[in-house]
Amino acid sequence: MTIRDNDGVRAVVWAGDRLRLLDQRRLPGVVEWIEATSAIEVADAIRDMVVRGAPAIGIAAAYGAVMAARDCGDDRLSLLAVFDQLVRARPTAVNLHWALARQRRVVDAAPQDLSGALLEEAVAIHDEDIAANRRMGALGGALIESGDVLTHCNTGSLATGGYGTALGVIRSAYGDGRIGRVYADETRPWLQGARLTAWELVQDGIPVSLLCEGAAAALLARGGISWVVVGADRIAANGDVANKIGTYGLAVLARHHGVRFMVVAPTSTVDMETPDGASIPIETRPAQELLTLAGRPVAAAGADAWNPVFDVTPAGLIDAIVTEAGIVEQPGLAGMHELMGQRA
Ligand SMILES: CSC[C@H]1O[C@H](OP(=O)(O)O)[C@H](O)[C@@H]1O
Repeated sequence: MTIRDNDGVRAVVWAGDRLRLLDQRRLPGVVEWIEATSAIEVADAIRDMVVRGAPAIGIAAAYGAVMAARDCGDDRLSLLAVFDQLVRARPTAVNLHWALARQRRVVDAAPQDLSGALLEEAVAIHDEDIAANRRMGALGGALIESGDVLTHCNTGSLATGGYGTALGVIRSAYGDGRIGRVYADETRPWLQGARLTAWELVQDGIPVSLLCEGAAAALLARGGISWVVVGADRIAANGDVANKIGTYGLAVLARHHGVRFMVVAPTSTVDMETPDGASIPIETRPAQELLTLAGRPVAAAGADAWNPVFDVTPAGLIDAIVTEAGIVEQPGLAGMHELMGQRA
């Protein structure tokens, strides 16, 4: 049973004393919820990609902090150690750091009811994310005049608090009649595009065609794609963007074929402390995730794998970064500082 509302299928639901997580490893064939009853279980769920997507894992960690406070009581050292385990669950998405920094400020304020104050902050983080996605949908959707679009990985309600980032722009533009069809990269090895994005778009009644990443060049060469629209896991101060592996190649192809390239991410994904893309930690996941498909080997026994799950797209290949605070065209150092300064 899925839980859906106007913002799409919910991936993260607070249930009073535990966090219910839609197990995204099982979608689309099996709809199954995991109940995380402690912060460590939330950290495990993030690391094991039960829940994934930069904003969604930040939101899950924010709720995990609530359970950490409940379980650690007055032991502040233990509490902060658990916070650190949540932050370290996955290295690339800055949203984990951002969400736990907000919860740390709540702890430092030493409220009478710490768990209650942390829950209030977690709910605020969740609600703000949905509002940001709706705002980005409107801002980014207006950039798309017509045609079809290509997207990568999953950036929908499953990757966020609801509605989605790049998929939120696509939802808004489609609703305004600006998009005919969405082309979705299957996004090996975890298949977020095939298993999650196609599932979300089919449920919304938005025409979607799946493609293997290797077909993206031919698709862009064929014509008809007006924008490549993707999400982000961390945007550095100079506008370089870390996103799902394969994004950088799409940006090179888009520039070669004169197709515009849009990155959509809330300001919670912008990290002004990281100067450039070379400074962003890139997560490498177990070789088995690449050597198997649905649990079955796809490579000869004995073969190893190189499995970085993110790459960095230089700001110079990006035509627009869309955030809830505004759009940075041809993003560069000045643009990002101006944008974030606006937000402060
Ligand atoms: C809306 S952020 C989604 C972002 O997260 C994905 O990575 P993962 O599925 O490994 O968490 C991918 O980079 C998406 O663009």
